[in-house]
Amino acid sequence: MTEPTHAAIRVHDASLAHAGSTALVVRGVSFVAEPGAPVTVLGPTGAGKSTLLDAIALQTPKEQGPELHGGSIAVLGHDVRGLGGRARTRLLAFVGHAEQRGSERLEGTMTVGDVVASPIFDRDPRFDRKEAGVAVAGALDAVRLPLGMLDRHVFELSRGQRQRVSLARALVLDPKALIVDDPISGLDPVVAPDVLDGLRTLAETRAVVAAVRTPRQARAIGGTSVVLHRGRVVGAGPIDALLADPRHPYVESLARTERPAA
Ligand SMILES: Nc1ncnc2c1ncn2[C@@H]1O[C@H](COP(=O)(O)OP(=O)(O)OP(=O)(O)O)[C@@H](O)[C@H]1O
Repeated sequence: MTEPTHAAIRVHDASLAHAGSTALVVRGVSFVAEPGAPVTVLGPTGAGKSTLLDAIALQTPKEQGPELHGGSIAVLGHDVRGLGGRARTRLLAFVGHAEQRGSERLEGTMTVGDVVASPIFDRDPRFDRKEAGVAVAGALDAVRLPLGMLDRHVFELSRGQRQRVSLARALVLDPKALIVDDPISGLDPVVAPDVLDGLRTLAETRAVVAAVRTPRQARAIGGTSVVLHRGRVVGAGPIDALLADPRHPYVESLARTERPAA
């Protein structure tokens, strides 16, 4: 596979279940994310946000990822159903995935520089160190982490810093598709807007799908929102249009959280 020619993530009527289960946790979800048009996914806990994002990020049932039971998901022009092992590995080089709680799985004794560079050297152990350093610096900058952190060990970092290291690692290969699950969980409220703003900038040049917690976070990233409730879409469109005309009690509850108290 050469460079992907399609820039978009296309989800069409997708239904998903977890490995070893036939119970659908995502049903009939459709949207398109492309450069300049990110998609944020909102929904209460257990709504299916991570399940959906894991499927888009090419996780397979073998790795405890979800299974597509209906519809289709195409990432950068490749249908994920029936994607062979080698084609999947090649496509993964163009897909950045910052998993929910990915920061908790970082190796504590590694340095920030080594963690962020790891996708580069996993692909090519002989990759030029200087060039890798430039990519790592760019990724740290995108998540607003200072270069002075490069030699710090993961165990020395706060939860919010680890979260940003995890996001930087997902960015280091300059992915054409970026899947980000709960990007500011655990972040200091002073830093969070900066990270969301960084995502908005990244979304100008790549397809971004981000699961977020609040309408405010969705607004900060921009694009359109898909609201999930029990695995089904209960609202889709620009977040402010959804909140202005809620068609489901959950969307109404989101709108209420934003109204100033009387
Ligand atoms: N590995 C798994 N095996 C079976 N069921 C799972 C698995 N992971 C999640 N689920 C179930 O799938 C449903 C959707 O979970 P998911 O994690 O996608 O929701 P979410 O919207 O991301 O929630 P949260 O906001 O809490 O992260 C839930 O009912 C959850 O219990």
